[in-house]
Amino acid sequence: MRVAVIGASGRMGKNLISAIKSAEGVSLGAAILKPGSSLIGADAGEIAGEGKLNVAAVASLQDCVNDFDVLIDFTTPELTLENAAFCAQHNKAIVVGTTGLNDDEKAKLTEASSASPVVFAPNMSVGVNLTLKLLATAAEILGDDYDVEIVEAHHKHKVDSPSGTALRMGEVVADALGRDLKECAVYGREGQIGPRTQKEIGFETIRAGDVVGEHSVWFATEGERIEIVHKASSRMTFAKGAVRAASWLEGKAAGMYDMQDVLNLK
Ligand SMILES: NC(=O)C1=CN([C@@H]2O[C@H](COP(=O)(O)OP(=O)(O)OC[C@H]3O[C@@H](n4cnc5c(N)ncnc54)[C@H](OP(=O)(O)O)[C@@H]3O)[C@@H](O)[C@H]2O)C=CC1
Ligand SMILES: O=C(O)C1=N[C@H](C(=O)O)C[C@H](O)C1
Repeated sequence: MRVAVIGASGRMGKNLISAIKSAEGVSLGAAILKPGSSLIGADAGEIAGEGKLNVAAVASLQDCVNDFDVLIDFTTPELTLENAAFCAQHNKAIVVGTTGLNDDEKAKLTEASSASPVVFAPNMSVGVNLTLKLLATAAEILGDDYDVEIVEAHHKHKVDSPSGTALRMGEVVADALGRDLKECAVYGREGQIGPRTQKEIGFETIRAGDVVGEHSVWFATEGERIEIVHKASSRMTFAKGAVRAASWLEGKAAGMYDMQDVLNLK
């Protein structure tokens, strides 16, 4: 599998190049940077601190259209949609890790997946995807008597809130409790808010320093509290998951998949 990475000099882009270098059965086919970047033409391996990989970074997907089979995209919602449309048009698979897409943008991504396969997941780590299963089980067993609160912490550069992972955790818990997250979610309380309603699911966001990504889901009732916690300490955990998804896509039919499909957790 020849894999292309767009946003190759970003926090995830560099980790993705490292993960591709150390994975079996995949190779780096192309690395794409923002047009105008001073790194265009530089060796992608050197951009990632991995030494030469003999792949020169380019400024657009069109410039490397014959050099890859699957694109890995951890960028911005707007760019991801452009990239997904390009992949659909050119029969390329795509792995999307970008978060912060609104409902309309998610619908457009689903539209692109009717032409070629897409893996789209807000968190590519094995640990978070297992945690989603644990959350569903906990919510089913604990039911409506336990208040659910989701706390997430990330580095100060992160631009979307709550994190995509926190929102997915909320969806999983809401589904297991027969609720609609759109109706029961409460974000960042402030002021004279009154007592908590029984069925709300609260989200709290911390942005500070270099935190890679931490999620904690509380189930609290009179007399006890359970916390299910995941802490990422390296972006390589997301990058390895994305590369695993890219390999998994080989030979897959067009359609929308997620990491639960890739990891066989459904
Ligand atoms: N699903 C998962 O497991 C994970 C998801 N994420 C998500 O991934 C996304 C990216 O995160 P992160 O790597 O931290 O962010 P960065 O800002 O570090 O990386 C984004 C990259 O995209 C590049 N970019 C922007 N516009 C273009 C363009 N037109 N062409 C090519 N490249 C472009 C940026 O370039 P420049 O710097 O020059 O602007 C930057 O290098 C976020 O949505 C984040 O939430 C993050 C970690 C894990
Ligand atoms: O922006 C990040 O860094 C991360 N974003 C993802 C999210 O929004 O859930 C996943 C991970 O926690 C890191």
